[in-house]
Amino acid sequence: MNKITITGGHQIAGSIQASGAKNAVLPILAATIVGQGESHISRVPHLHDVTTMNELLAQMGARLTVDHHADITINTDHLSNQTAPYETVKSMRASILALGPLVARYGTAKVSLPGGCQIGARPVDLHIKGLQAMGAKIEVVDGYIHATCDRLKGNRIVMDKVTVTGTENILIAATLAKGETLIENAAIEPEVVDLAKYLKAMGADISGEGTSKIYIQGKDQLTGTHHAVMPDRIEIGTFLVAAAITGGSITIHNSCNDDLDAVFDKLTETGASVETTTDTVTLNMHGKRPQPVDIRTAPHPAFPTDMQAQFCALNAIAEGTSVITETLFENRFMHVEELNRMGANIHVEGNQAIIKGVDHLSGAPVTATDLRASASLVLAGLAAQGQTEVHDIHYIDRGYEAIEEKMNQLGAKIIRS
Ligand SMILES: CC(=O)N[C@H]1[C@@H](OP(=O)(O)OP(=O)(O)OC[C@H]2O[C@@H](n3ccc(=O)[nH]c3=O)[C@H](O)[C@@H]2O)O[C@H](CO)[C@@H](O)[C@@H]1O
Ligand SMILES: C=C(OP(=O)(O)O)C(=O)O
Repeated sequence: MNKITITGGHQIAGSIQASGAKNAVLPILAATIVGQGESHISRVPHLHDVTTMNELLAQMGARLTVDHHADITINTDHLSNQTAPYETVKSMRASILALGPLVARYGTAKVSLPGGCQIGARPVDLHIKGLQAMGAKIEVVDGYIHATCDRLKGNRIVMDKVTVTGTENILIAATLAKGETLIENAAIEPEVVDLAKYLKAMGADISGEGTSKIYIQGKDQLTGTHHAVMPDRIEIGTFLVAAAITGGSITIHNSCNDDLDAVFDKLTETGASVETTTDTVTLNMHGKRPQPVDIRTAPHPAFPTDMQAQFCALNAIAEGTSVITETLFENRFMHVEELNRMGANIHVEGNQAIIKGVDHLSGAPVTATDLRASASLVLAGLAAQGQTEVHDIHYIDRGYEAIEEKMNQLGAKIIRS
């Protein structure tokens, strides 16, 4: 079941429900480590990365149950093994999020350095520096980060770069530190805010989340609680592009529209009409071919790098030329070569992709290289003439819940084999 075949040329039409956000649920599951007693996490998306995080926590000694809605009840009171092994961190970089919570609650952590990653080098120096500034002793030995401390101490931490999981690691750790922590140049991504919401419900004292300065007054203890995970803005964006690239229409329920301004603006520029209510978004392309849109990825609220590959596919069939600039990850254009195999005319120069829109794409065998690259190939396949086979599709299950079911419900023709 590692390949999907898409018969292109079917317009997307209909409605779906957005799933919970991968990039919110992963830090939240890691953060269960700082709470005593049980936490109950609902609206958990059924994703491979969630299974991996559950396995990681279970290996450490967490008691965890997943019910038939995929909601998770978890108790991390007796973790006997504070290790995130290479095998897990290699397949899911978000395992690095165990570092801050483990050292904050258990005073010790051994977390593998993330392996060489396809989309870029992705160092974790800022995670390490932040924890060191709070008093953790950190050594990197044989590819593992070993962190120890008696109790972390609050400090002022100025992040050199805006880092999402770096901010999350420090934020979680600071909730149990002694005294105040100030994170400056913090990431303001909505998933950081959702994490803070969960931590506050556990009793943490946090203010400023969603701005570049987060203040945390450390507590002696936090208590497990209930939290419903926010919607996945990248899944929502991807399905909107699916409608746009096929000239179709879609309504997505359970949408977090305030978090999607940059994506909505670009979709509107392509010629789509985008309308919102409190928690739905409707896009209609009215059968038109997209206009080209220039894009520059940057931290929130600018255009998200996790939507870059999908817009490469959309621009590939646009009526004209566009330039996409990727500013976050140095190797995030691997989908380009595969899109070109389908007849796209895209040329990469440094961190820019110059895309000359073509009349149509043609189905071809292609290979997925990472999560959003696989999404872009599926989108291209929806619009292409003929059949597209996307190989190594397992990447897509890291971040999209039941993607072919959802797409087929909207009129796509996708088979997994
Ligand atoms: C699980 C999760 O939430 N993943 C998201 C998170 O990844 P992730 O948190 O890994 O991405 P970061 O925000 O940390 O990366 C931003 C930039 O900072 C650099 N950097 C980061 C940390 C560090 O210690 N040193 C350093 O130099 C990175 O190489 C990159 O160039 O944010 C990315 C940027 O929005 C998204 O693409 C990912 O989907
Ligand atoms: C890059 C991504 O995820 P991760 O940070 O988990 O690799 C992504 O969601 O597009």
